[in-house]
This record gives sequence, C-alpha cells and structure tokens, in this order.
Amino acid sequence: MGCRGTPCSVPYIAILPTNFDEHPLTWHYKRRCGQGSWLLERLPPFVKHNVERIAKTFGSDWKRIQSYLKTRPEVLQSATNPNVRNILSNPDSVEDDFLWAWLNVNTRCIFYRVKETKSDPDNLTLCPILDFANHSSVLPSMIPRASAADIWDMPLKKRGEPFTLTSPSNVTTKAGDELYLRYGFHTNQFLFAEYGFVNPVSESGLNVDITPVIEEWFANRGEVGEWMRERLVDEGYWGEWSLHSAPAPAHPSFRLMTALRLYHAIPSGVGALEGVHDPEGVLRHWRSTVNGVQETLSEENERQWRETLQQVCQQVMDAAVCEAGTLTTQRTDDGLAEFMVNSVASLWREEVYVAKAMMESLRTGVAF
Ligand SMILES: C[S@@+](CC[C@H](N)C(=O)[O-])C[C@H]1O[C@@H](n2cnc3c(N)ncnc32)[C@H](O)[C@@H]1O
Repeated sequence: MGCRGTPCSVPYIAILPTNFDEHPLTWHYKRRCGQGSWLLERLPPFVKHNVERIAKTFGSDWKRIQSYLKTRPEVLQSATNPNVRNILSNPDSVEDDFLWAWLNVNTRCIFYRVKETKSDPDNLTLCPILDFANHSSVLPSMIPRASAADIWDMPLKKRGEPFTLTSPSNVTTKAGDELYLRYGFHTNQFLFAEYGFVNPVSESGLNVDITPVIEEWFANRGEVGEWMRERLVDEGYWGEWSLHSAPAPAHPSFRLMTALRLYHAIPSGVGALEGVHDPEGVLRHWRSTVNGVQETLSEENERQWRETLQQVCQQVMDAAVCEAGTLTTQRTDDGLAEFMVNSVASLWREEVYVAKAMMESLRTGVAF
C-alpha cells in the first residue's frame, strides 16, 4: 500500500494503474461525492446488480482484514506509513488505498488451484507479467491449459502444478504483436462490472443476461411466484437467464426456457398456492422436461412461455432504446471519461440488438 497516485520504486507496483476512477466499483464506493454516481444509476439492471455484488465482496473483505489485524496488531508495527500503523483506530484514512489495492488484485488475478477442491474461492493468484495481458474474446494469443484435475473436477494431488499457456493453432503471432488473454467466456455486462471495459460489439456473438427482469416477473406472481423461486433455487435453475444472438438464430438459454416453462406450469392468473390443485404433481411434470424425459410440458405451455418471452424482450428493448438514446447525447460534466459513458451506452445498445433478434426468432417460430 501507499503507491496509489505517487511514483513507486518497486518495479512491479510502479506499472500498476495509479487509480481506478473509471471503474464502476469506484463510482459505487464514492457515490456520495458525486463522480460517476449519475452513471451508476444508468447501468443496465444486470450490471447494476453485479456492481452491488462486487461492492459487497469488497466490503466484507475489508471487514475481514480489519478483524484479522485486531487479532495480530503486531503485523502493523513495521509499517512506515503512519495511516497504516493506525489502521485499527482510523480505518477510513486508508480505505482509498485499500480500494486501489483490492481493485488491482480483483482485475489482475487468475484462477489457479491452490486448494484441494476446484470450487474453493481461494483458488486465485496474482501472476506478475501475465497480468499485463489485455482481454480479447476473438484474438487470444495465450490460452491457459486446464489441468486434468480441473477438467474432471478431481481433488488436487499436490500443490504447485505447472501453469501452462498454449498458443492457439489458428493464430500467428509476429514480433511486436500484443499478446491477449481470454479472461473467460464473459458477457460485456460482466466484463464491465468486473473490469470496467467492454469489447467492441462487433467482436463477439452478443449475449445479455436478463435475470433481474425475469426475477421481477416471478416476484409479481406473489405466493405462487415465491414457491416457484424456491423450487428453481432447489433444482439449480434460478438465475443466470440469458439471451444469445449467436450462433444464429437468436435463442434463449436452456435455463431461461426451463424457468419460463415452470412459470406457465400454473396458470398465470393464480397467485395463491391454495388455488393450485397439486403443486408436487406440477413439479414432477416440469422435472420431466429438465431431465429430458419429455421435450415440452404441452403445446399450450410452449405457446405461453414464448409469448411471455416476447413481452419480456419488448420490455428490455423499450428500456434500452430510451437509455441508449439519452446517454448518447449526455455530456460528462463531472470529468468522467467520455469512453465510460460510451461503454454504458454500448451495453444498452447490445440489449436492444439481442432483444430485437430474439423477438424476430419468436415471431418467425424458430424452434429452440
Ligand atoms: C489484467 S489487467 C490487463 C493489463 C492492463 N493493460 C495493465 O497492465 O494494467 C486488466 C485491466 O486491463 C484493462 N483491459 C483489459 N482488456 C481490455 C480491453 N480489451 N479493452 C480495454 N481495457 C482492457 C481493464 O482496465 C482491466 O481492468
């Protein structure tokens, strides 16, 4: 800590960004002082939701560090910076530094097995030099090779497995070319919330997550909607509902179709559970489409969920057209970089594009 915004003599730290003013977490964190706060309010619902999730993680990490330091105050004695030495009595004085350090780690670390199980949240590491690499979804020149333990989700036998990068066979790299990494198969919505940038819209097949919109549809069904939410959580189908424009024709994710089938497995006018004759029977029937025993619940159910999806897409599109339009003419009087406003406008335009393509697939009766 302590190098934020000042020249630093530690070579690695000297190459790190000096600030994260253009990262949405910074706008969230400094929302009371203005910069970026108006743009935070203009983010698409999924992005806003993700920034809030990241802010929660940041807040709990900061609390954990303070509790750890309370148990090991001697760790602070060697600090040269008096603010760091006094962190326990005045944590606010270093919170900006912690945000800078935390964002450096969060935007630069990679998945690497250090724990026995693959899902352990501690399977992360910083990897100086590799972390210079920018992301590209179409031009990755380095691809991490998954280990057998990762592919088969097996316990790690020994620590310190080599981290292997391969050069893809379809990419030729010349001297002086930039080496890109693919951070993951992420949507622009995710890239923006986590890293603060978006890929050019032309670079990838577009897809958008519409989870917050669909959640609202379930919430509006009262008791029955809540019962459905609980069942979908139990069965692992709650959330991560997306629309994809590629490969064409545009289509919903299987998770989204599955959730919408359940949504219409009980007539939409029924809000109270006591109005449902046999909820467990409904669930068993619905499960048969999840398990692949049956392709659909009924023709009527297919017609209904497709019609609902059409309405959802119209809703997504109307909101996105309006937001993209006003953002394009918005001036950034608070010094926020213009490209950040353009990035947010581009996220909305992507929603317009995908929702429109999806509506066309539904209108023309594409089978999914
Ligand atoms: C791991 S660092 C990448 C290296 C970065 N250029 C550096 O050395 O500081 C991740 C950060 O780089 C930037 N970045 C990565 N890929 C990008 C891209 N395709 N377009 C714009 N910015 C990108 C974002 O600010 C992101 O948070």
